Amino acid sequence: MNSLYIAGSWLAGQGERVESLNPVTQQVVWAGNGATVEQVESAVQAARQAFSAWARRPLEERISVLEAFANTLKKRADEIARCIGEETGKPLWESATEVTSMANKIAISVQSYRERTGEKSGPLGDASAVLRHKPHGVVAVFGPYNFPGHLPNGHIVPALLAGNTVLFKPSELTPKVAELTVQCWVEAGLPAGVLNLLQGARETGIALAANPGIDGLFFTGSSRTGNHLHQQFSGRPDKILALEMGGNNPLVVDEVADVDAAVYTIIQSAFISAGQRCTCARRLLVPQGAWGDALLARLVAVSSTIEIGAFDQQPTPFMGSVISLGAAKALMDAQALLLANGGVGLLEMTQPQAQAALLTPGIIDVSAVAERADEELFGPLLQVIRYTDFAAAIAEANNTQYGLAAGLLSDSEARYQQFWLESRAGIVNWNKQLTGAASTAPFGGVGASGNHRASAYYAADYCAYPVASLETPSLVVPATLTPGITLI
Ligand SMILES: NC(=O)C1=CN([C@@H]2O[C@H](COP(=O)(O)OP(=O)(O)OC[C@H]3O[C@@H](n4cnc5c(N)ncnc54)[C@H](O)[C@@H]3O)[C@@H](O)[C@H]2O)C=CC1
Ligand SMILES: O=C(O)CCC(=O)N[C@@H](CCC(=O)O)C(=O)O
Repeated sequence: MNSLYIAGSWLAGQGERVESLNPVTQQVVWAGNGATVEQVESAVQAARQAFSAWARRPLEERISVLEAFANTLKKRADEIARCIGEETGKPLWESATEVTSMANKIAISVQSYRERTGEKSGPLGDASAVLRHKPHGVVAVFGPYNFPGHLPNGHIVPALLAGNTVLFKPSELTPKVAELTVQCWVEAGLPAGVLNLLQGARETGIALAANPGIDGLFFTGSSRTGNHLHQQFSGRPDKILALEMGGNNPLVVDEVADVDAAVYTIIQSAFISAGQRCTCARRLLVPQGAWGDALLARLVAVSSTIEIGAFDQQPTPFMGSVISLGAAKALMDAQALLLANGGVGLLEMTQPQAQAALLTPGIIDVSAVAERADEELFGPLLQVIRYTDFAAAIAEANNTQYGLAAGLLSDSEARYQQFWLESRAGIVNWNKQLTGAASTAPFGGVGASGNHRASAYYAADYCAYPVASLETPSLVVPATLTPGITLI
């Protein structure tokens, strides 16, 4: 099985075995071998060799290749959506939206490149002051499993557009989506060496991150891995590191008039993608008292009717599975721990079939849990915390090391203004779900959620560095000389 794409050729990996499984049926979707340290090195060399020609290509030519890629994605959209569903368990309606986001990324990235990293010039004395941008060189892109197409694509597209060459290390849980994506780039006519695919698990990632030949690393994944990479890159200011990591996102509910609208928005925030979005609401902050009790009763009633099923089930379910049986077990264990520590199960998450990674939505009131762990539980498990007043709600919302997304459901604009000012997160929403961020906006968090290198619309910023030039076509002696210099 030729699992790697290096220097324009598909070749067999010589590293450890990688298999992806359909999380519901446990059937093997993809099998192959990962890249060894030597294969990583040969890919880095291929990317280095391809860099100069790719960076020197006129921008419009690079854009043409990107547009051809978007067309290929559109042509193969059903096949790719099906593959995303098979590998991640995401229902087809949702995988189709992921492919659409991938294709839409091209035009958005071109606009962002021109706006944020384009060229500017103006007169300065007898010269021109010119601002241009240059690509960093050879960059590594690490992807997570939850959006195996869209999120690596959000680094790869702007990186290539800026003139970098890329080493793509996808999640070992979703190798087939990565393979199809690279096939689309090949079909689009991307020159050899410009994009290289390095399948493999942690060991391949470690080898790539440690390779001295890379000029930068763009990462989307867990805070644990991101932190590790941050430490690894300490003392290396010459390398650009962009980290998009997880969150422990709060959604504060005020006493709103439309309870059903609140319930719908909470469900879209907590349970879409089976809770496997970095932007998902993890903590729901609800006022104490009768109104809050009624909201929770309605939330539990509606959540218990959510349709769950295999990615291709018809009629289509709202929620698919989590990524693996291992992830399902870890989530069930996390729920058991919350319950053992004083959590109250308002709607206990269940795993209806032992051999399928399908979980039903869980809602646990953790208000009485003495020491709540500040961790991201990446699945359909929502923790409820009851609050006394609005100030206490904001304090609790900020009671996290993370800072990706925070939201307020409230009929009061004044309360939103206060929430916006006092909450600490890269995404702050009012009466809208926390998930489904726009690619036309910057996307990134503060605290343990990122390192101030926002992605999506701002990805252009970390894909190129600014070069400021003072320029004039001929060298002349100025009319007035600086005191103390005489040209005799
Ligand atoms: N802020 C954001 O934009 C987003 C963040 N995420 C976060 O991603 C996580 C889920 O994705 P996962 O695939 O589980 O993340 P992960 O951190 O386990 O893996 C991400 C990538 O890093 C590689 N990797 C793992 N350990 C490594 C090491 N020591 N050195 C080098 N590479 C290594 C993996 O093979 C994979 O390619 C969640 O925490 C989620 O919140 C997901 C999507 C968006
Ligand atoms: O990267 C972009 O173009 C926009 C950000 C985005 O799509 N966010 C999604 C996914 C977040 C995740 O990976 O979990 C969202 O906000 O739902």
